[in-house]
Amino acid sequence: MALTWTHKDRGEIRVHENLEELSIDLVDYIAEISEASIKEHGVFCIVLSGGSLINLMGKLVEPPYNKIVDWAKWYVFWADERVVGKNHDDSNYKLAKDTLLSKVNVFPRHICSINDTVSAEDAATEYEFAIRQMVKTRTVIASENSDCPRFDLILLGMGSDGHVASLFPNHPALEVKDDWVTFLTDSPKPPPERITFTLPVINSAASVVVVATGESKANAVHLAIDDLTSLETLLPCLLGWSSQAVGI
Ligand SMILES: O=C1O[C@H](COP(=O)(O)O)[C@@H](O)[C@H](O)[C@H]1O
Repeated sequence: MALTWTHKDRGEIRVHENLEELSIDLVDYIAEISEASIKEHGVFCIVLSGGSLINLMGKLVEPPYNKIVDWAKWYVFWADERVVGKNHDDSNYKLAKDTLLSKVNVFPRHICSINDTVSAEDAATEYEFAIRQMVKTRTVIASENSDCPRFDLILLGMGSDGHVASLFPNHPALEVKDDWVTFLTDSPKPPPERITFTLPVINSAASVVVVATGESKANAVHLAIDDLTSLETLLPCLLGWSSQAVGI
């Protein structure tokens, strides 16, 4: 049974006994938001990350979820991507494809991944352009509160340094406010070249879930929950969030 409470700044916090329980809660939550979004506006725009998060979503491709989720209405995006070939083991796209997307009926044309044949800068520009087109055609809803898309659900992992997407502590990418997608060529965690959603985009989503597991992340989680003031400017996982759900 998860320990659940509402934090005054961070939204809902859920602490689970073990990975199995977390994983069931996570996929239940995804299935619930998927159904609600499709009811509300016909599609479900979900944003994935890479890393350990994807394996925790594995139950989605098993019964009952694989049968009850309306995969044809899913549009899939990434909060960040490593600028490597789509067949490279470091690719967040490959991880999601191998673990999830190749096992369910999401239309390939509904999968919005980066161009892996260009520079990080061009990949960021092209990815943002593609999303802007989808906002124009209203596949992705525009936020009413910012000049950003309002994704139905953004799923974020968190590194032990507190990074989310490819927004790392003290990195200039954290300051980018006018672009939806930015790029890095000096990521502190390899590989160095990446693209990432900026904070305004993450903060404009209808729901954001941060999933953190394992001892190496305990300190960053503790700081995120208990020590808001001293590290507010340092930990990307703290920045700007107000009303979204945070699942840990
Ligand atoms: O490099 C990345 O790391 C984070 C965290 O990964 P994890 O394996 O420690 O869970 C991930 O969320 C991000 O998408 C990825 O590019």
